[in-house]
Amino acid sequence: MVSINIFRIIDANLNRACEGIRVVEDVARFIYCNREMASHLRGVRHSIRKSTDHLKGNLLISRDSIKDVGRVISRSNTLDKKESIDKIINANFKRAQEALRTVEEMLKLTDYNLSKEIEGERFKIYTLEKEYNRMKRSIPRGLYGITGEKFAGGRNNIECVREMIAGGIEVIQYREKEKPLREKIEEIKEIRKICRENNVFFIVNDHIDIALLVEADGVHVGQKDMHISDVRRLVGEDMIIGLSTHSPEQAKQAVLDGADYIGVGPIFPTTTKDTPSVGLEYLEFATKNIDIPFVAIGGIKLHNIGEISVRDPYSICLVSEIVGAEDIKATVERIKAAI
Ligand SMILES: Cc1ncc(COP(=O)(O)OP(=O)(O)O)c(N)n1
Ligand SMILES: Cc1ncsc1CCOP(=O)(O)O
Ligand SMILES: [Mg+2]
Repeated sequence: MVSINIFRIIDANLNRACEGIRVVEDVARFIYCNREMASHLRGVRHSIRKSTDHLKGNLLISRDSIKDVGRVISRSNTLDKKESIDKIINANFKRAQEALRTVEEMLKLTDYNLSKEIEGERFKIYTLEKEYNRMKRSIPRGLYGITGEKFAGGRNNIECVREMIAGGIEVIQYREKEKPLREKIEEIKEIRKICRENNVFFIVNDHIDIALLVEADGVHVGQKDMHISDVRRLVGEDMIIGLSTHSPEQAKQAVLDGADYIGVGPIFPTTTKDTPSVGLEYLEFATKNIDIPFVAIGGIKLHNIGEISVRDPYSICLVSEIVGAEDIKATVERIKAAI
């Protein structure tokens, strides 16, 4: 009786684990279109089934789902209602991990080596969960705009953002060095709202606290700002962290430190920021060697954007060329057509 019930527990939890993995696998495949992640998850699912295949007979004999008291409990409560795809992913990773832990414990009574194998699969799921979070945290490709009121010919940041969005920009970063903090916060709140309404990705430069306050999609920091690992501790697992880099060494370090994307530049000389330009070689390095999204930035104009886009960066950022344009919307449209 006891041993049959042990197999019943193992059977239910193997199914639970594989179902949980299947859910995240399908989201990786059909929503994030990430074939690699889907295939790793599938690999773990198959390896669990394969290593427990010889138990099939015992598992089937023990199965008795009609008598399972859990079915009634599950049908009659709404605890598993979910509001977002992220919550579904999170719950299904946990479900798979907990189920494998139960299988592992039960197998300690009957097959210690197999229990250790299942433990290995559980650890793989923990690693994949971390990678999954990283995969989710990626900025949209395309044109990345940054505010810059001093170039905007009397227009304020909010007007500029509205125009950039009308032109079809994919990402907006709020960067403002000169205003009092209180004024910046009001502006950021408004821009956050506009970006959300228009489904445009929103990043706050420098201010981790304000990024958290307005629930921005991301925060951007520089080489001399707070270290990425500390920023991550503050912002949690969902917010994107971008880091400026100016050399291959900084780019490689940024990846190791867990940046979600990097700024690569200034490629050409610029008066918007007081940093020496690094040239196109660094952009070429990034294209060939950097696996996380990266944004080419610095001195990019309509007349030289071809030199950038042929090197195939993930995204391109122009500041003064966009906010300084007489017609911001039309300029964004022309840049998008050019890239
Ligand atoms: C996309 C992007 N890349 C680089 C920067 C520059 O950031 P940082 O080095 O922190 O300098 P400031 O912008 O704060 O002057 C950026 N903001 N965005
Ligand atoms: C913020 C920043 N970081 C590197 S270059 C730069 C400014 C780029 O501005 P512009 O597009 O006007 O040269
Ligand atoms: Mg900064």
